[in-house]
Amino acid sequence: MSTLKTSRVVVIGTGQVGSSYAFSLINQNITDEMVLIDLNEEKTEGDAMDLNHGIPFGAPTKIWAGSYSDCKDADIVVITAGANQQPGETRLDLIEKNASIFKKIVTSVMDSGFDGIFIVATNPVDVLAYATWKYSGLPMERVIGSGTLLDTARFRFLLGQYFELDVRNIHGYIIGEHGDTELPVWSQTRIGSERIERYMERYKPEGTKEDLDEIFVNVRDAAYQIIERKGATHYAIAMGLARLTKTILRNEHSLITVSTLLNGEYGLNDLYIGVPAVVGRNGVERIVEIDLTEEESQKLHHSADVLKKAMEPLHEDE
Ligand SMILES: NC(=O)C1=CN([C@@H]2O[C@H](COP(=O)(O)OP(=O)(O)OC[C@H]3O[C@@H](n4cnc5c(N)ncnc54)[C@H](O)[C@@H]3O)[C@@H](O)[C@H]2O)C=CC1
Ligand SMILES: CC(=O)C(=O)O
Repeated sequence: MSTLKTSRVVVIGTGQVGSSYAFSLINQNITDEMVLIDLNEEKTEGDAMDLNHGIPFGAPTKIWAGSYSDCKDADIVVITAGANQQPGETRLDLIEKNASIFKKIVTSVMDSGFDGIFIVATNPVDVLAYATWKYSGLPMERVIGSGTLLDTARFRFLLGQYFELDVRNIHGYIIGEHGDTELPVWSQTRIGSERIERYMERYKPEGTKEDLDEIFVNVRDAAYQIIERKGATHYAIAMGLARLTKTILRNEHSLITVSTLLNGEYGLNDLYIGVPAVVGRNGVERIVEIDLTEEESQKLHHSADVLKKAMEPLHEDE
């Protein structure tokens, strides 16, 4: 008789993002086991109790407040620990605070004998995904940053509203830094199978380029707008992380804009940055190089330059 392997996800940092992610996982029945780790052990115990009490309304999931030794048998460790932006702060402003805690966290995970896949969501996510890859010594395929998956979701949602269309019919990507220098790939954005300009000409002739530019500004600045109103963003990223977890555990080979290590793709090297990639059971299976216009390519390179500068303190540490 064959026995199915039990899947285990460890969440490190059960603040607003981590606990919303944990809630998404149990609601979508994505993993058999879920371990919660946080500096604040009492809160983690409370979260485990609270989530466990929801199990009778959902699917059987074993949940507990654990420790780093539980990472040994984990398929995925998701890091959502660390400071979040305060109003007016950029993601890159968090680098000093969060890079210092990452070395400790990643080392503790690896000391357990962990041999799975890291997902990193803490900001600045591209820089910290790179740090996790360096500190862990794991192959790049198995260290994935959430990248621009959230920005791409925001882009598709706002375009869906603008065109009064089901968001599932909107296809387009935000790439680059998960932050102020990200960019939309308008040249490859499609509504159904139509290029966006053509669709607009036919079905929204009153629409303008300025409308589209405004949509992108609202995507890029969404975190600032939400943080100003409620102090943090956590539901949408939690659902995006759940989506990423699902494509890994179920080997769905989904194309998602994650932060991954580039080795010559898009003419860039030795940095983590958001680009479309196929993700499955072994992590990043393929980086997809979409055709960019000259202007889009320049903007991506500018974004990469900003990230490389932000990463300099990590190299001093080597
Ligand atoms: N990648 C993305 O698209 C997004 C990323 N974020 C980022 O996620 C991170 C977390 O945000 P929130 O959950 O709102 O913050 P939060 O302050 O609610 O939670 C952070 C948690 O990390 C814990 N923590 C701190 N140091 C730790 C350590 N060394 N070990 C274990 N736990 C530790 C804290 O005790 C706290 O519970 C931030 O960096 C934020 O900017 C937030 C939204 C979207
Ligand atoms: C906080 C953050 O990174 C976001 O909501 O995009």
